[in-house]
Parts: sequence; C-alpha cells; structure tokens
Amino acid sequence: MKILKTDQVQLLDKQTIDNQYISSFKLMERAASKVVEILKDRHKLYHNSFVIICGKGNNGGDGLAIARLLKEAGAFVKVYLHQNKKYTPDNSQNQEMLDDRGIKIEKFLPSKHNIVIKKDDIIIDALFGMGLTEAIDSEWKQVFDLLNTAVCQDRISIDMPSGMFADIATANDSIVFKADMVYTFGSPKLALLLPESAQWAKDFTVVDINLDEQTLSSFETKNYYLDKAIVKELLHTPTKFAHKGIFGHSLIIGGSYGKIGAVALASKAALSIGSGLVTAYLPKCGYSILQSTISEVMCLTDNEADYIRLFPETDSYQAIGIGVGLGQNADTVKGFAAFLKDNTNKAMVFDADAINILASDNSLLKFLAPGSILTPHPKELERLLGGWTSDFEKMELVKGFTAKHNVVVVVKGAHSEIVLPSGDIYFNSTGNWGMATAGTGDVLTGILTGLLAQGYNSEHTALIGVYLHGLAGDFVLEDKHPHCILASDIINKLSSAYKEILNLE
Ligand SMILES: NC(=O)C1=CN([C@@H]2O[C@H](COP(=O)(O)OP(=O)(O)OC[C@H]3O[C@@H](n4cnc5c(N)ncnc54)[C@H](OP(=O)(O)O)[C@@H]3O)[C@@H](O)[C@H]2O)[C@@H](O)CC1
Ligand SMILES: [K+]
Repeated sequence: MKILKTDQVQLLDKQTIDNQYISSFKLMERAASKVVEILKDRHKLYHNSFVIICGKGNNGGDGLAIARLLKEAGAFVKVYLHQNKKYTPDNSQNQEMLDDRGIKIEKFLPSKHNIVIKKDDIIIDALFGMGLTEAIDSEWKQVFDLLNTAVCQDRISIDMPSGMFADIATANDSIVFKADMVYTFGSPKLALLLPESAQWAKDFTVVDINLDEQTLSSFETKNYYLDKAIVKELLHTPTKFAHKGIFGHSLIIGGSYGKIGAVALASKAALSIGSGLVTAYLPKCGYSILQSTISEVMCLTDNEADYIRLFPETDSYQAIGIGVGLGQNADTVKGFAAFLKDNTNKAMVFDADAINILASDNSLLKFLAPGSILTPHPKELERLLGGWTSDFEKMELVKGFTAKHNVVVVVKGAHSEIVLPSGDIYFNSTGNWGMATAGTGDVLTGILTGLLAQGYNSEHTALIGVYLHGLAGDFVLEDKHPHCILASDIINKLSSAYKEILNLE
C-alpha cells in the first residue's frame, strides 16, 4: 500500500469526488460512517458518552458528522466546536444537520473554553487533520492539557492526532493530542509509522473510504506500507519436482560461549522458512548443544572452544547469515575482517555483533557485497550511522547508507523499516510488542538467510522475511499473551504465516 504525502491525499480527495460523481459532503459522510461502524466494535455505544471536539475545517466536519451518526446509533454525545468566523462548507452543513436534530453544539475559544471531560467519556479529537500547516499556537495549550490529562475511557483521533504533521517531523515540545487510536483515512500517514510518534499515536487503523483507485495508482511514492498483497506477489510457488537442492543451502555463522542459543534459533528459522539444508558454523563449545537441540541442522566448528577465530569457506552455500551471538573477541574481529575481504561478491545477512564490528571499523563497509542485508536494532543503527535528531532525519541517513553501499537495511522496530538501495522504504504492517524479546532478531536473521538460499533477491528476501516474521508473531497471540512470546514460538508459527499469505487452510 502506498504511503501518500499531504498534497497527494488532498488531490486524491478531489479526484475521488470528480471521478465518482459524488459531493465532498458525501465523501465526508462515507468517512464518518466508516468510523462509526468501527467505533461500534471498539465500544458499547450505550455504556459511554462521546465528547467530540471539532475544528473549523473538514476534520471538524468529520467530527460533527460522527457526532450525528453516533447519536442516531443510540450513543450519548457532547459536541464542542472551535468558535470561528469561517467554517468549510461541509463543516457548516454538518452543524446545521446537528441543529436540525436538536443536538447542541457548544462553541469555545482556545483561550476561554468550557470543555468538561468525565471519567466515562470517550474523547474524539476532530480539531486538525491533514490541513495542519503550522505548529499549534500556545493559546491552545490549556485545551490540549485538559484533553491529554483528563481521566477518560479512550482517546480517539480522526485522521491524525491534532497538532501532528503527517509527513514532516513534529517537534517534541509541540502541542499535540495524545491518541490511543487514530482512524486515518485511505492510507497510513508516514509520521504514524515512526517510533517518535508513539507518544501521540499509540496505534492507528487505516479506514478504507473507497478513494479513487486510478488516481492512487498514478501517484509516485518512495514510501510503502508492507502488506499482504505486496508479499503475496513476491512469493514463489514451488513445483512438485522440487528437491532440497533447489531450496538452497544456508550457512549460519555465529555463537560464542553462553550465546549458542542464538545460532540454534537462526538455524532452525532458516530451515523452517524452507531452506533445503542448513549448516551452522560455531565455536567448539556449541557443537553438542546445537546437535542435540536441532537434529536437522549440520554443524561445523571452529578450532577455538569459546569463540570463532577462523571463518569458513563459503563456496558450497547459497546464503550466509552472520553475527548472531558472535561476540567481539579480538580474534573474532580480525577473522571477520579477513572473511569479509574474501567474500566481496557474496551477499550475506549481517546481524548483531557483525553489525557492531562493522560499526566500530567503518573501513570494512567497502567490502560489503552488493545486495547484502543488515538488520540493526535502533542501538546498532546508531553505532553504525551516528545519532539523529528525528526519525525523519534517521530515514534520510539510512537511505544515504543503502545507496552508498548498495545494500538493504532493515531497521528493526514496531514498524520495521526496510530501506532499499533505491531509497524506497517499506514499513512493515505485521508484528506486535510481544516480539520485543530475546532471540527474535536471531529468528529474523535465520528467516532472511533461508529465503536468500531459496533464490529470492535481497530486496524480496527482506520484504517477505520481515513480513512473515511479524505475521508469525501475530499468530502466536492466538494462544499466548504478548508478554509470554518466546522467539521459538515465532518459528513454530511460520507455517501458519505462509498459509495465511497463500490463502491455504
Ligand atoms: N482527504 C480525504 O480523502 C478526506 C478528508 N477528510 C477530512 O478532511 C481533513 C482535512 O480538512 P481540511 O483541509 O479542511 O483541514 P483541517 O485538518 O480540518 O484543518 C482545518 C484548518 O485549520 C487551519 N490550521 C492549520 N494549521 C493550524 C494551526 N497550527 N493553528 C490553527 N489553525 C490551523 C487551516 O486553515 P487556515 O488557518 O490556513 O485557513 C486548516 O484548513 C482530513 O484530515 C480529514 O479529516 C474527510 O472528510 C474525507 C476524506
Ligand atoms: K484530528
């Protein structure tokens, strides 16, 4: 799914009205009724009251229409409207429709407001949406302080949390509504996908309002929301004549004393995602552990007992995943550098200490084979690139890195970002907070290695792998609370994830 910029969203809005022969009021009504349908699932309409805070524009118009539809559905609503000289036509029309139905609209000024929130209330924020052009003035502070601190049942934003920009950074000290849930129209907005926005948008749902498909497909974008449709297009379908040679041989290099489990997880994940064969290369101390943990994985050991000094030959393998549990022993670091220089044409998956070693010696980066995949978590990324002042700046830094080194970077996080050498970014739509636990990164490394081994190019590998990893994590939630997720649970659900994408029972 494409992530659109503000001007594209506005054009899409207009083109939808033109091409579908509908009025802008009708489109607003469509948007509002979709939100009300979703609200019926989220809340029992009779149990709570909705306090709807509306602005002067079409975001406010949405709020007014939602108020009317909620009232018609039997909910108790209280409507506050920013007092203004001018409202958009659809906003005005919705005010009249509320008047006609005897629903009172309380007008307020930001500097002098009469808003009251009770503990059973659900706040709906419809003050500013995509029309926000500048940071909200401090005269609004007391209104937002009240909305953000009042004890209530739920905080919902329409389209965007008011005060938050959709595609540029919002300063940390800005006045912004803090939403538990954002119902955003048509496509996710870029800012909603970035970690720094979590303080204002805990979660979001894309509300499909049947915007014009033709216009949508004509838009150019560098940013995508990685969804099932994209991944389904990329997956190969094996034939009945397939044999294990076709599915490739993966080599997982890693492990050090006390960190052999990481290799076990990555190796098992590589097998479970469909690599025909998997060999693990690890220090001697890991031999018995690995052989007894996973029968299907072959094992090669270094001469050292507790860490890796000499790295293996790679000719027999279609894919290599390196770094899980590796440690940074001085001999390992030296061996790793020599290994990189010997394998400048072999795209690999780099994780954990392999990334840390690259970060501590930038001169090694030029030896990265084109098409390699790096999977840093935020701390590892910071070591690799230095700091950044906003997630928007971080994206630009990563894009510079992927272009310079011709590699793919997977920035791990709530919506993991897959940054391609072209500068295209895919934000993952699967996964959950329970996956932020030990070993899930090792599992991802194994998945990516196993996909590379099967002949996917590195870009497709990263897209398929990150999506499946998250989806498998979501399947774990069928029987476990997020707190209880283990990395190995994700491996066990890879099959369900595959079946879901291929629509198999
Ligand atoms: N696109 C779609 O597909 C659909 C869109 N829909 C809805 O329309 C919404 C966009 O509506 P919108 O364009 O009327 O702007 P909105 O967000 O209501 O802002 C209101 C006005 O506030 C002003 N303003 C700006 N910054 C300010 C500030 N810092 N402090 C004070 N004022 C400030 C600025 O006016 P100005 O002051 O520049 O005259 C702006 O015009 C969108 O988010 C969605 O909810 C749906 O109905 C249907 C489908
Ligand atoms: K809003």
